[in-house]
Amino acid sequence: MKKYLTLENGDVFVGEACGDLGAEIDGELVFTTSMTGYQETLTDPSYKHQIISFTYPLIGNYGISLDTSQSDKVQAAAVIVKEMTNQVFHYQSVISLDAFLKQSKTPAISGIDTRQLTKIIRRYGTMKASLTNQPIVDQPADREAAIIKSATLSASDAKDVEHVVVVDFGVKDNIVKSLQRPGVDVTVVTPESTFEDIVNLHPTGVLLSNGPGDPTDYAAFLPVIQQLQDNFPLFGICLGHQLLALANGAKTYKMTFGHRGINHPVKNLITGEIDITSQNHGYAVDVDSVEDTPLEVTALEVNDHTCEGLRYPGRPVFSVQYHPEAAPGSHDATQLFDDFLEMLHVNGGVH
Ligand SMILES: NC(=O)CC[C@H](N)C(=O)O
Repeated sequence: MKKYLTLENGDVFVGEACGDLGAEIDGELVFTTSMTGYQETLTDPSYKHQIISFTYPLIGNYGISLDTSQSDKVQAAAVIVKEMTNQVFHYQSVISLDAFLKQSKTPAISGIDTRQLTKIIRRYGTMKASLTNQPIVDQPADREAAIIKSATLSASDAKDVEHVVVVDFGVKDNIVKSLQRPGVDVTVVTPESTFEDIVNLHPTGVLLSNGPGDPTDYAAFLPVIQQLQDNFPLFGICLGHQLLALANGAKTYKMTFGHRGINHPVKNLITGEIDITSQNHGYAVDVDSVEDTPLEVTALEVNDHTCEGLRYPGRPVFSVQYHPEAAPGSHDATQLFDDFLEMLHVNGGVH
């Protein structure tokens, strides 16, 4: 069965339908250069409403396993691949990628020259696209990305000591898992929480999670961040990093085609070291705008010099644009979770 991918700029690609054969969808077309980790990528809530094109030419060869998903379902709107294989070789695989997509009613298209598609996105920038069963001539309808409002509450079996409250803008499971260890409780709250709601949970530190969409859509939460940074150790990841910047008066902008992949080099300006990092973002913090804020830029992407890290000098407050929890990707930066927990140990009594 044929499937049609129509881009906002008018380009049309024809391929074979896979995943949910009947489903039609529109969304923001993005590409990821990750060679592995398709299960984590597809279930990452940051990809909500996005159609993900994989530049790696063969996807699905190690199937889908338990305990690898980053949330309870496929979050991406649709999937584009060169080749999706049903020949699965992995001892932990329980289901094929195609069956996983069918279960979650996610449409996909194969047989697409995803490297050519990537060149188009790099030239024109991230754009809207539609996946349909018949050719269309009209432009895909505009669609506003919805802000996740879901909430979960979880706690480890640990006996108090440290208590991290995670503000869930669309948190990946591995961020919560990366915090959980003996002596650390984790509570996940919605972005509708007030400063008082969070104080009432008696945190020793707060983490601002990753999440979908434009960071400027989350303006209502910025005053809460301003209060949080005055009172608690604070760690922002990806969207959380962008929100920390906005809360302190810096600016964000939409990048031409973003960073999505598992091998983005980031230079730490404090240590001079370079980490290979996992990334997934379409917006970035304007480096120049940080100058007029109390924040300091601590890291830059090596290829395009975009802002990758911030800190509030003199306070236990910092953030990174990349994903130290990996899943998928490099583990170079997992130390940041230890650094954050160490700050709680030292500063947890501040409030
Ligand atoms: N992974 C994320 O948190 C992404 C942040 C934001 N939605 C962006 O695209 O820039």
